[in-house]
Amino acid sequence: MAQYSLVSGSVGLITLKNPPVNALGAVVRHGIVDSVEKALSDPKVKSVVICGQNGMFCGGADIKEFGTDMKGPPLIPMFHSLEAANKPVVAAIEGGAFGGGLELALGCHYRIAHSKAKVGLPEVTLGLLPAAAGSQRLPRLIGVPAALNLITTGRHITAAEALQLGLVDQVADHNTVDTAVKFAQSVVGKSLDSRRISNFQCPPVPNVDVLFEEVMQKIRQTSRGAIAPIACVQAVRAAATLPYKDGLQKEKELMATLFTSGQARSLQYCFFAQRVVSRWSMPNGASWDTSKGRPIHKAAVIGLGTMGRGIAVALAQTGFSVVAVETQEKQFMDAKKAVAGMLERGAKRSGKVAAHDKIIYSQNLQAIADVDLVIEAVFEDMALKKRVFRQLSDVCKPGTFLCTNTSTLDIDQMAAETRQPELVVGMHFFAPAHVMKLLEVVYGPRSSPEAVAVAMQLGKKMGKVSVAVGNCRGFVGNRMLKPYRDQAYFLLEEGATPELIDQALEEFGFAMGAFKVYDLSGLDVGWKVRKEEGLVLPGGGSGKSARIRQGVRYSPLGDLMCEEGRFGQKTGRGWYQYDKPGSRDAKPDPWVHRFLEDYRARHGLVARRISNQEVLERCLYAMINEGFRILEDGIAAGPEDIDIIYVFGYGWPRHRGGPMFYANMVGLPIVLERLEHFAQANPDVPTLQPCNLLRKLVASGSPPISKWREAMKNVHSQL
Ligand SMILES: CCCCCC/C=C/CC(=O)SCCNC(=O)CCNC(=O)[C@H](O)C(C)(C)COP(=O)(O)OP(=O)(O)OC[C@H]1O[C@@H](n2cnc3c(N)ncnc32)[C@H](O)[C@@H]1OP(=O)(O)O
Repeated sequence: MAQYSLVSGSVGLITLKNPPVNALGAVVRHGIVDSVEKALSDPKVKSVVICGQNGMFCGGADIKEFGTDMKGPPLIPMFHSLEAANKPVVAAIEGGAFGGGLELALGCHYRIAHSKAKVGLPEVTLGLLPAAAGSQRLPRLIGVPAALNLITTGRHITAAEALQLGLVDQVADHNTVDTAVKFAQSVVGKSLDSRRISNFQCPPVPNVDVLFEEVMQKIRQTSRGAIAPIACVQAVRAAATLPYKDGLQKEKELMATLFTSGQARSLQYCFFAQRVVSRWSMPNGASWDTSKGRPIHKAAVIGLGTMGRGIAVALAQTGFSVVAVETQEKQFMDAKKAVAGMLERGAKRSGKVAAHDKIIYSQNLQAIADVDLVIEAVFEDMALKKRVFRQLSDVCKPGTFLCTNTSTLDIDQMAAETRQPELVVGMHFFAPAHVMKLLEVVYGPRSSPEAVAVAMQLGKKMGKVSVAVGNCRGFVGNRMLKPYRDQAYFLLEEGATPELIDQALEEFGFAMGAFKVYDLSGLDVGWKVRKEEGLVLPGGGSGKSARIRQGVRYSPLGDLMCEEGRFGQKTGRGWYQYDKPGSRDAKPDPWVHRFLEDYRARHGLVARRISNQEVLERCLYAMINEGFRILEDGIAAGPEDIDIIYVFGYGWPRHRGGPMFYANMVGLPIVLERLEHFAQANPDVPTLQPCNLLRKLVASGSPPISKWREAMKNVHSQL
């Protein structure tokens, strides 16, 4: 609703009330229309202030209304009647004004923001554009380049930046509503013509065509197939080149295409999924609302390789005191230098002071005796990790949370080495750990809800999107990656090239195809793991058994590449060739093509033409099938958890919503039918056998993704 009151004898105060963010749902819109009518028709009222309750101006349109039969007054005429009012209307922005909330403020004659408030037009992140005239008013107010930046990125800006851009007229340090009321009184009688943004001409831009062409090109390169950023540019272009009324018509047309698009549905699903996963739960019934963490003041990082360095930086930048331990002399010296550089660069980017003083370096494990939490980041070797956990359990004070940054290994085996296994959890960061947003928090059968709560809270403080998952090989992300990568290798054997596969995946929207990722992360990493698992045979093995290991199909291609010393970017040669070791510019390599031809000839494989469609179906459906198994096993609490892990940690295109949402969009019967087809053709690839949960969902009429948790309840959980 919107509450109307008369304050200071002459100011009509309209307060938006729709907790938690005062979204512009139908009831609020009705309330605004009624309140404005009252204010404008009351002769005592000389000016109007609009604010939001509980320190929040407005989070925009009510996203939950999208996709429903939207009733109630539309936004555009409402904002026009505010702008046309013959009494000054002032927006008092506390907390934030986002999307429709900022568009409401742009319909007012003046905007006053609290110094801690943020504003933005984040519609693009929901697959939309600011279609309540925001795409037409903002460029008229702050100019085309600044508006293009805000509208195409959706970024939230501070009140200070908004003031600098001319988006707000004044910044208040204290009571914003009081300031706005006084301000509203002070402008009574002043001409309002110059305050009506829709009357403004866009500030002229030299070479407007060149500007838009450049921006469009950049966006086409970076948007990875997302349509909303492109529509945003087109809408701003309309503002820059057309009269307001025509620009508004263009905005409406563009929005009509976006509003019902699959991309908008996917992005809006991601918005809510991100919030769903923060309300974590464990199969034993423990959950975010019943489990309290403990405050963490001081943390330690053990092992200062690539991951440990990033974790130490992320902790220090969040404000924690960190003890960074590395026992090997050379690694210790290198790490100190590298961490200092990372902190400097971070400080330069954020404008904050580098947090050097937050980190104490030590080569001695005794230095961590008084920390509240440890994150172990030593080499991915179970024997080594077990030894470290035994030492940690001896050295640390009782009650210290012991976390491991393992990406695949069984955390229960590490917990078994400690005196308090209930305090052991996985904190699986993604490289580079101070940049990547995802954190998998892994609980084992003995992890206490308190330990999970601590890791989840720590992740949140560090600005990570944290997802609680169960303990199994590879957890969620890496477990699902395996069948996807297996399929990519099998496709090479059948006739594809790395370029063909990567192109199909990149056109789908992945940041990088499977083989470019291999080259980036190093082919030797997986080779070492496979050797430990007893999967690698010298020369790839021979005869029929060369392509079978432990009873299932195996491709030795990755092993053979490693035998040739082709580890990827770091050696300048991998699935692609690079100008020099460490270079990132991947070029197709004729050597790889010959290598594949020789391999096929050796194994009697006849290359066939492989379509992009087949690449996507084989790689993605195998991955999705594993996702269903993960749900079936109770490793992830719901499809949202899997999707958020893939969107934030594995380069899955957000506008496709994550693998499970994608399956829901494609249609579960289609996914099932294709998996059945591939499984029949490849009986020695068990990951292509459709799993029970998928069959069950299809048999029960393929309910929408929001109902999958219901269906999962009756399926066996391993935990
Ligand atoms: C042709 C048809 C024309 C239609 C025209 C429609 C025009 C649309 C323009 C728009 O306005 S689209 C919406 C633009 N707004 C946003 O994108 C803002 C989204 N919200 C946020 O970014 C954040 O929530 C926040 C406002 C910055 C607050 O962050 P905070 O961390 O404090 O809280 P959250 O946990 O994120 O949110 C709390 C709670 O509120 C729900 N929520 C937030 N925003 C909205 C919203 N706009 N609509 C509905 N619900 C919203 C959020 O889901 C949380 O709910 P939960 O149940 O507690 O999880």
